[in-house]
Amino acid sequence: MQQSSSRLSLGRRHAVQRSQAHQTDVIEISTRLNQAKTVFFIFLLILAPLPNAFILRDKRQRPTSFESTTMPSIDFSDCSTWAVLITTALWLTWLYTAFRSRLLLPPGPTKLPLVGNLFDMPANPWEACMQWSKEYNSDIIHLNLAGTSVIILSSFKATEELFEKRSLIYSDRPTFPMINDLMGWNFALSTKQYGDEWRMHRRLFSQHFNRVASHSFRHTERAAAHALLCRLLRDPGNFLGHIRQMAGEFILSATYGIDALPVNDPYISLAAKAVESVSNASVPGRFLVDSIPILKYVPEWFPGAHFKRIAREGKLLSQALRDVPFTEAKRRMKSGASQSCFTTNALRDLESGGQSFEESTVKDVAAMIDEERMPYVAAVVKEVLRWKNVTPFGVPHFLAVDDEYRGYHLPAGSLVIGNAWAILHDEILYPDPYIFKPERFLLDGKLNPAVKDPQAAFGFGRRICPGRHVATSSIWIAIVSMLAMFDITKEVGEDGHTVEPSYEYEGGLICSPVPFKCMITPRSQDTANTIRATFDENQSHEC
Ligand code: HEM
Repeated sequence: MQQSSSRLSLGRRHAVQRSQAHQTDVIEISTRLNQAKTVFFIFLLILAPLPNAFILRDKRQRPTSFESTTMPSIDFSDCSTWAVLITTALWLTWLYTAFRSRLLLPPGPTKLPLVGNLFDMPANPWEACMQWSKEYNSDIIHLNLAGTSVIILSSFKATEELFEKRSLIYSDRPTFPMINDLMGWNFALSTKQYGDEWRMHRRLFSQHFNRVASHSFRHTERAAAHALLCRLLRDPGNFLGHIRQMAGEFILSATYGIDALPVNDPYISLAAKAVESVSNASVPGRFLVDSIPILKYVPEWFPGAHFKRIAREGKLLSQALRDVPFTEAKRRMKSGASQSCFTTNALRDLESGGQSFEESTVKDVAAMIDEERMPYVAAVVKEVLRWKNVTPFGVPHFLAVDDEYRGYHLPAGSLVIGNAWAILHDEILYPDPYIFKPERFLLDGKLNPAVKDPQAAFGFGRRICPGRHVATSSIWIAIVSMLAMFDITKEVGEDGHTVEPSYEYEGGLICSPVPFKCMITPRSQDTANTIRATFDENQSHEC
């Protein structure tokens, strides 16, 4: 134990030394660059007369006297003199810029020629990036994925300063051929730049899913939670499937006004498959075609071109996901059989000039989540969002123009990733970050305002998830219902010993737990009866 802690502190000392060395390097490099700038301009001045020495003069222009042959004069009226001057100046400027940007990039692992860090990226890049951040003692690191510049931010401070304070240049999305092919139509992933079209979509979305408006979905959330309790009662072993079904039911009903089938719902299966393919394609470095776009012209049969098949199949799925439920919602709306939902409300809004929904929803403020009355549940929700966050690498942003931050050069065209995993596992903000401990958010039985809210789970800046209010309230309702009705404990094996869950998770852009077992039993016969009665009251079929 002592040995391991001394090894740890030795490691930390090395990391600090490395970082101090890096900081010194940066200062030294900046000084050298300033000197280089001066030398560069002096060099340009001295260079001016040189071209004349190389330019052959017309015989008629040859000097006639001895003096003028020893002291060649510059003929600025000569086009070739200007051509040489301008070319040299451009060349030197390019050289200076390239030299400067290479030297002042944030620290990061050694880059190989051409491929850069492509082969350094493991299956869970957020963990590796967090480790590099620690090694270089820097919350901003730089990677190169076969020519694509990638900047990873691993602290609240850095994400706030860049994504929030400089949001104008940090809010685009990168152009990934794979994603573009799969879900280019989706405004969350669209490669269309942060502009009017994005603003229009975002405004429409926020109008219906903002903190107040999202209360109109409370009834739908409750119905989905009741169905979850009923399924847990009937078949507790399949709890992961039931939770997925609950999320699907809620989204389908809130967005399209469609009631899902209790099992094997075709819309939910379609969404699960489409999201899986997009999630896998969205991790930077997973597909070479994202760094070398010309590869998209390689035929599907070509060895190693399996990404073409993934893109083709994923595209079909994602188009079906976009069109099938939307067409059904419109059909129901036309036939007068539609329920109130995002799609029909937004369509009616468009028809009525855009005011109706906003006015009708700003009323249910009293039903806001009661964090004061149930602080422990609020703390559990925060810890659930923090502990094994669903989108550990967030969704990449794109830097529109060259920028400078803490003396580092951040090149235009870089992917900028807020490493939510690293931020939410920062041991200073959340001591013992790998332990599930809701109490960390509490002080004297109340929510402790000094503990940072795990908002990084929902992304950053102007692109922050607009569905976060509805997501948080449905998680809250599900958790409070489950805790009230069931005892949830670890699995007990045949030998009578407790089976520890693996706590592993899988996925890409979106992660979920690797299936594990646990025991879910109703707290009493009364609670079981209440679950059945509540469900039967509200549903057309029995629990
Ligand atoms: C626990 C559940 C959820 C998590 C962890 C989550 C997380 C995220 C993250 C990390 C982003 C990217 C933010 C960025 O670029 O910095 C995002 C974007 C987005 N999310 Fe969510 N989300 C959740 C639920 C939802 C729900 C329920 C909805 C819809 C009602 C939704 C709709 C969106 C949309 C439309 C965007 C794109 C915003 C844009 O690009 O401007 N999310 N989400």
